[in-house]
Amino acid sequence: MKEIIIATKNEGKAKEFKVLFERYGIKATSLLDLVQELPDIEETGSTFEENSALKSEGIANILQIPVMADDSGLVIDALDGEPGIFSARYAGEPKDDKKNIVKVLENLKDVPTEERTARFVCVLSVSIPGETTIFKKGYCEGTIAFEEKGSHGFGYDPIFIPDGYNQTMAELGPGEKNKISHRRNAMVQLEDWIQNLR
Ligand SMILES: O=c1[nH]c(=O)c2ncn([C@@H]3O[C@H](COP(=O)(O)OP(=O)(O)OP(=O)(O)O)[C@@H](O)[C@H]3O)c2[nH]1
Ligand SMILES: [Mg+2]
Repeated sequence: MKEIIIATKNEGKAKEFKVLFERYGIKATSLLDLVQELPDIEETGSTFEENSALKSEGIANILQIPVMADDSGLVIDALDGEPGIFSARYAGEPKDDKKNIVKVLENLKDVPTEERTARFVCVLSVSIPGETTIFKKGYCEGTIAFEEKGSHGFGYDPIFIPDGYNQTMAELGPGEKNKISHRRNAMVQLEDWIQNLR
């Protein structure tokens, strides 16, 4: 079975990539699966693209094989795009999904439903040693709920209601999420590249 390395240490993302790549008959291996201890890449960029490239190029340079990275986050209109590229650590270090959700709900407590629009953004980058990094961007539009609901997924899934649904992403579960997510919408744009990998 063909294999792709995903430069992530996020368990939730790693799980989703395993399922998304299985459809193409490819095994997605994350940094959590490798016995080799790889350094934490500092995400010092000011865009999703810059941070994704830091991760895929950094790990591809070390391993000298093709590597994909995902830099993603939640962009909330009423908060001028926050938490954005700072989504993982919105409530500070160490990263804590629960605290991040509490901070978002607190910041939006006086904001009415129609102004709670938001989107998940995912930038995938693929770095092959000696080649120019390629980028694909996917979105998932929705609104922010008033309270958390559901137990699937990770991050902000318990407070994100995708457009066209009346349940949170965490209530919908992985089957539905993998049909509509920002990650999946970025992945489908890489289909040609994925076929060649086979
Ligand atoms: O509810 C969510 N459902 C998602 O599908 C999703 N995708 C991203 N996010 C949020 O955005 C951060 C990414 O930050 P990020 O790209 O730097 O990743 P990370 O630091 O968690 O891991 P790594 O891949 O860098 O190792 C994550 O931690 C989450 O808070 C999501 N939240
Ligand atoms: Mg990160």
